Amino acid sequence: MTTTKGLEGIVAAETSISSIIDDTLTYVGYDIDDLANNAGFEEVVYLLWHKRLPNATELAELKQQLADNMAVPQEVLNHFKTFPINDVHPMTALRTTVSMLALYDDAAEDMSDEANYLKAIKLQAKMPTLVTAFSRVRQGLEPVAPKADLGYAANFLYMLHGELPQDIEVEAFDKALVLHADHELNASTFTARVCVATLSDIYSGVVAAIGALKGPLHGGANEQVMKMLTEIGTLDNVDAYIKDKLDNKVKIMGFGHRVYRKGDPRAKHLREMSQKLTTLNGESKLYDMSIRIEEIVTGQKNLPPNVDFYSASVYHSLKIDHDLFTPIFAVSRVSGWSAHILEQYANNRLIRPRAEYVGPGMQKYIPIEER
Ligand SMILES: CC(=O)SCCNC(=O)CCNC(=O)[C@H](O)C(C)(C)COP(=O)(O)OP(=O)(O)OC[C@H]1O[C@@H](n2cnc3c(N)ncnc32)[C@H](O)[C@@H]1OP(=O)(O)O
Ligand SMILES: O=C([O-])CC(=O)C(=O)O
Repeated sequence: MTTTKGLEGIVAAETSISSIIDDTLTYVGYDIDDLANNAGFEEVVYLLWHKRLPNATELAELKQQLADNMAVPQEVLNHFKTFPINDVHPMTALRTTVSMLALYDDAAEDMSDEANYLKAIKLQAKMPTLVTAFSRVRQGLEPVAPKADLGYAANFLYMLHGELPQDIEVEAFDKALVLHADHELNASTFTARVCVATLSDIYSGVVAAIGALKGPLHGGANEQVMKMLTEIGTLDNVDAYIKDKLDNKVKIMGFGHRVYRKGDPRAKHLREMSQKLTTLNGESKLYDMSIRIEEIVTGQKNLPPNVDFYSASVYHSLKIDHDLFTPIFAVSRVSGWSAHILEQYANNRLIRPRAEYVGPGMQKYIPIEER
């Protein structure tokens, strides 16, 4: 047996949902650049779940189903008032409350295709409500109920801030959701597939995936990028700060990728949005600092930025708390997780690799009094 640390280069599943070939990302054969420039998030959700673009009626129907399912059981919302909300990371709260949703879903254990599809809709619809309600309650505010006539991106910002967002904010947030929706066999998606390949339910798969996304080597990097920008503070400090980290072999969050070599095609869209939004907010120093960091890290380490790097200044410009960045990633990525879970169920086999044993050889048991 040979081992490959981190499963690098191992092909562990077949999928027709998304692909990364020669640094080009596609969802069901559509280039991410094409989708980012032209498609709305709900359209992309439909694409991932049905493996084709919707017509106008199908899109309207999905939007209606999402709007109809956004409300979260009051029992789950009440729970926010029982835990130490100011000491809890929102990803921890999201992981726990997504699990709680299953308690109030009569179809939680129904493994029919229809029930699983409906559960994908429920998860997609309810996760923004959970994230925004958490954010409101910890500020001592009441959660804001979703508005049925708003789209998915607009509803998120509305429930978060309690006021209707501007068009430019909705446009940027919607595009960020499109860019984060799916990404082949990334760590959280693989986690979801491993979980449901035991024929466990979709809630379990999504809860497991949230746990995997939380880590700073994966989705958690976006929050860490903002922490770094805040720590650096000014453009003048960038060079010394980054040099110190690189000299001490400390990773710069938001750079590097297991699969991309020349660069993450999503980063340029977020860079452009970051420039626009930080300028609009009078915080263009964040963009200038980011550009300088990119110049240094790319120049010295040949590591281009990934999706997490510029999304940090984009979300900050939308006045979103920094610890909500990764939950927002989850709100988008649950579309991809669900697509992969449904694909896994459709052609399932238990995922069970082997480990190379490197421990001691055969030993004889020694009674405790002789040790
Ligand atoms: C949505 C996403 O999940 S995108 C990724 C988000 N994660 C981050 O941004 C965290 C920072 N980046 C990283 O930790 C890595 O680049 C990963 C986890 C994304 C990919 O990791 P791997 O493919 O396992 O690469 P690995 O961690 O082995 O790094 C290879 C080499 O590049 C270096 N390297 C990789 N990323 C970075 C970085 N961000 N900063 C500095 N050096 C880096 C490593 O130190 C290592 O150097 P060495 O060979 O001298 O020891
Ligand atoms: O694919 C990966 O390893 C991580 C990533 O960029 C993502 O999940 O979007």
